[in-house]
Amino acid sequence: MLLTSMLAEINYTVLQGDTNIDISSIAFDSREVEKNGLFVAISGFKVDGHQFIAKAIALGAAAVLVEKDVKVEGPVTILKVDDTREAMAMAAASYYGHPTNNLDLIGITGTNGKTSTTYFVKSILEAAGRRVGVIGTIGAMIGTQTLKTKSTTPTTPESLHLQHMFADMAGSGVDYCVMEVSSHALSLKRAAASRFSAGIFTNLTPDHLELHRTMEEYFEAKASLFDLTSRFNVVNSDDLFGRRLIERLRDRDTKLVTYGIEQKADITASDIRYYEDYTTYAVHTPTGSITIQVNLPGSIYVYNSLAAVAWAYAHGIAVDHIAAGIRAVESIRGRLEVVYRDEERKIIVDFAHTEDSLEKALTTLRPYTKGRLILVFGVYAAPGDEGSGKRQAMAKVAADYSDIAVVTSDNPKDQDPDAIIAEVSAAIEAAGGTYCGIVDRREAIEHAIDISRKDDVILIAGKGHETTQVIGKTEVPFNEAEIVNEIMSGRR
Ligand SMILES: CC(=O)N[C@H]1[C@@H](OP(=O)(O)OP(=O)(O)OC[C@H]2O[C@@H](n3ccc(=O)[nH]c3=O)[C@H](O)[C@@H]2O)O[C@H](CO)[C@@H](O)[C@@H]1O[C@H](C)C(=O)N[C@@H](C)C(=O)N[C@H](CCC(=O)O)C(=O)O
Ligand SMILES: Nc1ncnc2c1ncn2[C@@H]1O[C@H](COP(=O)(O)OP(=O)(O)OP(=O)(O)O)[C@@H](O)[C@H]1O
Repeated sequence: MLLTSMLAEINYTVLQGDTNIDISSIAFDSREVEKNGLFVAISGFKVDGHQFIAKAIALGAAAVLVEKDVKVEGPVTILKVDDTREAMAMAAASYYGHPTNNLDLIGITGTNGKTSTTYFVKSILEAAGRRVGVIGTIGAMIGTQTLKTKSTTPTTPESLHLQHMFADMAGSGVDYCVMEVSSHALSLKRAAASRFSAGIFTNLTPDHLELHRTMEEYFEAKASLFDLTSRFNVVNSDDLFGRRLIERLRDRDTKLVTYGIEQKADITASDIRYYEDYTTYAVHTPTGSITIQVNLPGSIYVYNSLAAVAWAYAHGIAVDHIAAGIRAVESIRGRLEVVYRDEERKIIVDFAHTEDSLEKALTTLRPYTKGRLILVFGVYAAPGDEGSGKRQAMAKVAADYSDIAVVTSDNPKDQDPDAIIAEVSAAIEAAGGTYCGIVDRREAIEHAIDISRKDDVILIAGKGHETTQVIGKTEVPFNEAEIVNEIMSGRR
């Protein structure tokens, strides 16, 4: 593709070279540059991509996009932009032919609930006979086919990969793409050149403060998704930050649809009946009511399914398809997933890794736990004050809502797992809870099973669908569902 066409929508300054050249591909990692490719230099958190320009040229880069003044020898084109991440998103969208012009793209953001809301929207669309793509924490899919991605691929992939996925989806006849949009992605402009028809906001509670520093910054990052939407904005009116967003979006051209259980909203739920493995409720829309059965337990799945219902209602999907779509979601990997059950005990794996989600997971299970609620959890390694604040807050939840907490490792990375466990344990003790600390996560799970008695429920929280644990710089295989079943089959 001609470099000038690729950069048609970008303001740039030519630092050197010819812009009338053909470009074969784009890369933001010098190690992946191809002959006649465009290398995008990103000033990273750990290293500065501008350091690798010479390496990129050695591998054949014909042009380089920079955000700093640089000078290199040889016939290489160097173009300077204000923000290389944003420029890369725009160049990638051009390179792949602006694929989001041919897709109905729905973006879902919020601290918790993105993954299940994505699956509910997908299922409703499939009940209505549409072909759907999904991009999110559990991976990317076109219909039932899972796309191959690296294990390190973020929830919302880098713009270059994202545009490639959109192009594959549009090329294989997908009508809709339902996508989780993380706050990292919004801050780092991964979704910058994507055209969203709709945005859904689930909730905002403390998380990722290592990147955003304050809740205000975190909120602004999430809110920026709604600058990219053209048809509907769907917002949870029971959430404090949701209400702030509603005020902000009220006068926009994009239609606003609110949902909630407690506060006034366009789409509301009543007659909520909770059962051990599912919930039923009535949804009220301005044009009538629908009865919904959601086959995941607890209020969080009422909220997440209600978000999907609100979007589907705004989109004009028939009520039968809405109800059938929600009901068809039987379980979601690592979301209150019962990985083992016998007449003695039940063992559940959940992705709860924030204070709010851990509390919600424990309070959902409590009414159906005849014996004790045993929690196995760790607090993943976040640096500095955010790490410490998170350890204290999650320890308090463990003390308040579980009967026994087995404190263990959760991706300790470069931090000392003993020190994390000691801080969490001390905070549980201070809050009057019962606990023990076991560094090895498999041993911690075995211990929870050893101490369990008839009618106890064991919740293993934090890793959910993940299949690895990061210790130091090494990613070791760690599939909790498999581990539990191995332990239990060894005992039978
Ligand atoms: C914190 C964060 O988001 N980091 C992103 C950031 O990494 P970074 O700034 O540390 O990169 P770096 O290592 O300093 O490198 C800078 C640049 O030099 C390049 N480089 C590096 C080495 C080399 O030899 N040659 C070279 O060209 C790198 O490719 C990069 O472009 O820029 C990289 C390139 O764009 C991203 O891949 C990386 O996301 C990594 C994969 C990541 O794990 N991000 C997580 C934290 C994330 O995005 N999480 C969200 C949150 C999910 C949720 O809701 O919970 C997500 O969407 O998953
Ligand atoms: N609406 C909700 N409110 C609070 N907690 C929730 C809600 N929905 C899900 N959770 C909890 O948060 C965990 C993560 O849920 P989910 O994967 O849907 O969120 P997410 O937004 O995709 O998170 P992440 O971005 O970290 O992948 C679940 O395992 C559950 O414990």
